[in-house]
Amino acid sequence: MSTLKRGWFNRGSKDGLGNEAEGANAEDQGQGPFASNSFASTAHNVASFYRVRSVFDRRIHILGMGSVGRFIAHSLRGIPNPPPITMIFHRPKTANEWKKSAQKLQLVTGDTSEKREGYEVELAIPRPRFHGKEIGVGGDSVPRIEEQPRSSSKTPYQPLQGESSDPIHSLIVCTKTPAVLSALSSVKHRLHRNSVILFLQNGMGAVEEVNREVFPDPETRPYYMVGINTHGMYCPSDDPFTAVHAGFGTISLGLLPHERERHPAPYQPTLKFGGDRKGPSEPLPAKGSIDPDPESLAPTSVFQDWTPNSRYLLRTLLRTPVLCAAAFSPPDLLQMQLEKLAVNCIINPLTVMLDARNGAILYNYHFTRVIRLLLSEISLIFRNLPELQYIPNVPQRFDPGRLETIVVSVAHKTKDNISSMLADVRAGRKTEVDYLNGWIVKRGEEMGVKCLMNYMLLNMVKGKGGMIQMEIGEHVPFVEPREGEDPMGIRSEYEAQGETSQGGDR
Ligand SMILES: CC(C)(CO)C(=O)C(=O)O
Repeated sequence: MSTLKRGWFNRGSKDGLGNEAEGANAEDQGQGPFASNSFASTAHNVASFYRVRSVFDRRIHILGMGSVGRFIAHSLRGIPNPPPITMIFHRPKTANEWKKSAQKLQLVTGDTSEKREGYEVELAIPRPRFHGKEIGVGGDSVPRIEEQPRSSSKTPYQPLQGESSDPIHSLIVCTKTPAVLSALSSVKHRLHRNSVILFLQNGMGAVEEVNREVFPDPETRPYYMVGINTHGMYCPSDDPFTAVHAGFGTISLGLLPHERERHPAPYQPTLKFGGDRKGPSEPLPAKGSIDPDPESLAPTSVFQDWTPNSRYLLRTLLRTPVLCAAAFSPPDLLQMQLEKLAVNCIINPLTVMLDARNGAILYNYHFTRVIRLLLSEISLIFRNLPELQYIPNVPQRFDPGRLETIVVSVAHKTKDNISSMLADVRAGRKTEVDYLNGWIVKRGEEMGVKCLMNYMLLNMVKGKGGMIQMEIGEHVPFVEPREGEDPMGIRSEYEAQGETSQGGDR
């Protein structure tokens, strides 16, 4: 029995307190926090989701106060019994500006605007990275704070001036994808094994990087949630505490399986693709090969026990109407991420190359040729991903023709947008292309497939980005930092989150 219903979300809590009774009647309607294919497992999962367990701390920290961070922070303070929110700024200058301001966040939607207050702010200075490794302050020597801090005779981690060292239980990371590692490094010592981190980035591969670089040990690794945001928003350049909600979208959420808690699948499904390959270098098997690879990961159940912090964060987001959030099981969410990836792999880099709005790629025979070639590579990679091998309907869902329909429909709906990548390139910021076309190329290499079209586009975007950075550099004289300004004087990739949106500028 399928209980899959898109767009399920709570509209307020039963007791008005927003803590334990949110969305209680969803269960009566046979819907759960996760779309699922199995009635028995769904019932178990729903029951676990709604079990009464209080959280240690209701505070939600938000890292990355660009348009997405501001939008989320503003939305969360608007619900009944709102959670305490801490906005984490990465520059002392912005933190000082906030202190001197009316301390309100403003969201502009069409002709209306609303200011909200009651925010705490903190400073966390991104740890610089060089050639992919953290350098300077912090580093691997940073001890992690336990959930319930206890006094220790060991030398405690020394936060930088103005930084907090209080534990963080629920964190939403809203930076641009290339900034995730350096931003998270600035707070990693405050996250513990029961914390939950929600990642709200475009593209794929950032979470794997975080595992490798920030939380290599699964024993102490926090829980992760992933969100796909399709709201369009941007920041007015002159106001650091305002966001413009330019296009209504949704946020699809899901909990990622944690390595500490791998449950075996309740049944052994038939392997669908790529089963008889002996290693990543061996070319893809002929279509239709179904022999399971004995070395491939055993299937795991999509159902997990909820930890108090992840359940609390998810429930809080689900009862925030303006976010239009819905929750999905990990396999469903992964497939939705891939569809969004296909869209971003086409629209974003092509609009950079054309220096034009999203609609420019439509109704043009020659661009359609290019889009089809790119999508044929993307589709081939998707259909052969080992993580999708146990999921039915993958060839149909990721058929090149179907992906083209999705791309064209998004390009049409957002035809007047400046894509987030074009906005980044124009402003001389680092783009997310490594996590879009770069991810396709990387996964292709693992399968022994050369994705030449994507490889070319990846390098064209990087080339154009470098060209513009050079042009900007030639016109901007180096100056001493002003009082309160970032002493490193680096216009870092982190800054990217300051001005552009997930869904693109308008
Ligand atoms: C869908 C699209 C292309 C809308 O602009 C987007 O997500 C982006 O710009 O990053």
